[in-house]
Amino acid sequence: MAAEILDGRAVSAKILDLVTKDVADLGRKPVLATVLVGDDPASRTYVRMKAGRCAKVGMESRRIELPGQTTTAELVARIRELSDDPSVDGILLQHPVPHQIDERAAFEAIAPEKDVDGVTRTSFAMMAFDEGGFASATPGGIMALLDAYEIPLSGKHAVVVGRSPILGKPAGLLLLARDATVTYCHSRTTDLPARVAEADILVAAVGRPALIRGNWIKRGAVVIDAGYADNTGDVEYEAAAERASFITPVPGGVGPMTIAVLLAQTARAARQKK
Ligand SMILES: Nc1nc2c(c(=O)[nH]1)N[C@@H](CN(C=O)c1ccc(C(=O)N[C@@H](CCC(=O)O)C(=O)O)cc1)CN2
Repeated sequence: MAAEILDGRAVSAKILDLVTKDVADLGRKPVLATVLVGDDPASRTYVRMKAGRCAKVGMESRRIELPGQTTTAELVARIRELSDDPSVDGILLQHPVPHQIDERAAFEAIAPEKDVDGVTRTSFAMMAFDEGGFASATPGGIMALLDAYEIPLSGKHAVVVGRSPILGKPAGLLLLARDATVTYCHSRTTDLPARVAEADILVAAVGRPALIRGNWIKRGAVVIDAGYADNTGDVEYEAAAERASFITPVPGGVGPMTIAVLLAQTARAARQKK
């Protein structure tokens, strides 16, 4: 039997409807500052998509574009200005930044109360201790999608492939907080097919198109594909859909949820400021 599709477009549209109402109730336009360094075409597209969604829900997006040669010190200084600017509610630094920049230092220049993308150490620690900080946007979107389809997590074996600080690592911690048993896989994992085959819930978050073969998937597993490189997932979709019970498509799965969570958290930051 073919898997049921976890429809990120439909679920994100519902979230964005709620955000629109939240913004209307607030009585002013929340401001999301987006910072893009360099001219990576995919990053430019994502920032444009975020700005477009901001406009739809009644938010203002302030787009800061910096040249590809920007130094860490220059970027940190610009982000600190935004952190200190009372007219800005949320700050997003588009990942990845050019190689000469210390991305962690740049993320840490975001004031925690404006970290609507959930990338700072403070947000990570609050998430890890279940203290209600801002979730990293993609992992937050994954959890919202699982919840929208009422997929049980407690006691399930979740296998997360990937351990990046804004995707795989927080995704595993959010699943752990919901009582899943979590295994992380990464570039040094031996026998990846065997680990994937153990997953009741598989989160693929490596950015390597079709790395995970459909025939590795356990029958009835829930497959969450957070890959977005070249608009292609990390999982071999057709073959995986033959075995999974639920699966996210790429596009139309995790991607739209990422933006919905970013905007929902921007609305929350604005409310908290009020
Ligand atoms: N600071 C951040 N940088 C990056 C993040 C992030 O969460 N925070 N995630 C990714 C890219 N990303 C958001 O920035 C992102 C990727 C894909 C999508 C998306 O909706 N894709 C669509 C298809 C795209 C299209 O229609 O052209 C889909 O999946 O349906 C949204 C956000 C890396 N950087």
